[in-house]
Amino acid sequence: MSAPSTQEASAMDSPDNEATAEAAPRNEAEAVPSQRGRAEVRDLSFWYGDFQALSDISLPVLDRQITALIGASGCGKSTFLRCFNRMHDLYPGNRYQGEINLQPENVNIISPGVSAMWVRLHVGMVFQKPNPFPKSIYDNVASGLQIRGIRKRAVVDDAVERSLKQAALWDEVKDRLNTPALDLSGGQQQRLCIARALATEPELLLLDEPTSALDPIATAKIEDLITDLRSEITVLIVTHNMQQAARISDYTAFMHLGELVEYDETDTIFTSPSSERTSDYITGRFG
Ligand SMILES: Nc1ncnc2c1ncn2[C@@H]1O[C@H](COP(=O)(O)OP(=O)(O)OP(=O)(O)O)[C@@H](O)[C@H]1O
Repeated sequence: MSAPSTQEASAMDSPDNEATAEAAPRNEAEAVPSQRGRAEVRDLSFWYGDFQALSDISLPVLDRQITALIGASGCGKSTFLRCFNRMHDLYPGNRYQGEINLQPENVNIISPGVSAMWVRLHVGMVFQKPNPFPKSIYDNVASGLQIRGIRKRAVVDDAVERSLKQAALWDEVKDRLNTPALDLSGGQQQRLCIARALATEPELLLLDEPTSALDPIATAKIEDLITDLRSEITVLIVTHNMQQAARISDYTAFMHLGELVEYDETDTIFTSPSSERTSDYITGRFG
C-alpha cells in the first residue's frame, strides 16, 4: 500500500484515530474470540438526510476471515457496507457518526480528514451487477494500478495475471486479454470485477450480493473463489442467501431496522443464536 498524503497522515495521527486492533471490543463484539481485527467499527450511525439508517453499530471485521451481513430487506446491510468505501460521500446530506478504524494504518476511514480516494485504494468493492468498464479484459484489471501511477509494464502484467488467477478467471481469458470485457459471460464479468478489485491488493474486500444476478454454476464458482481467498484477504459480504452465508462465512452479523442484533461465529448464529429475532429470521419466520 502506498503511503497516505500529508493530510491523510495527519488524519491518522489525530486523536480520532487512536483505536487499535487490540482494543477491547464492545457490545455485540464481546462474543468474539481474541483475533486480529482488520477493521473495528465503533458506534457507527448513518443518516440519509433526516432518515437514520444505521444506529450505534459496533463490531470487528476480523483479519483474513469472511464476515457475512444478513437481515431482511431494508435493514441497512448495503448502507453499512457502503460506509467502508465512503460511497455515501457522493450524495450531499448524508452523514456518518462514529468510527471505522482500518488496520494496520489505524485510520478512521469515515473521518472527513481522510480522503475517500485513499480509502478506495485500500478497500475494494464489488457490486451486485457485474460492471466492467467498456475496455479490454487487461485494461479493466490494470485500471486501479494506473490510478495509483503504476505504469511499468512488467509490474502491471504481473498484477493482472496474479489478480485473474486469484479470481479463478486466468485459464479462461489468458489467450484473449485484449478482447472486450463486455464479451464475457455474466459470471466471468463478475469474476473480472473481483480481479479488478484485487489488483490493488486491498486490505478489505467488500462484496454487495455478488452472486444475486448469476446462475447457480456461476454462483458456485464465485463462492469457491471467495473461500479460496480467505487465507489472503479479509472479506465483508452482504447476502440475502442464508445458505450462502452459512456455506462461506466465518462470522455473521444479523441486522434489523438499522441495528446490529447479533454478531458471532457463523456456526453459532445458525445453530444456537442468542436472539429470538435472529432465530426467527434464519428459520424463515420473518423477513
Ligand atoms: N439513498 C437513500 N436515501 C434515503 N434512504 C435510503 C437510501 N438508500 C437506502 N435508504 C433507506 O435506508 C434503509 C436501509 O437500506 P439498505 O439498502 O441499506 O438496506 P438493505 O438491508 O441493504 O436492503 P436490501 O436487502 O433490500 O438491499 C432503508 O429504509 C432504505 O429505504
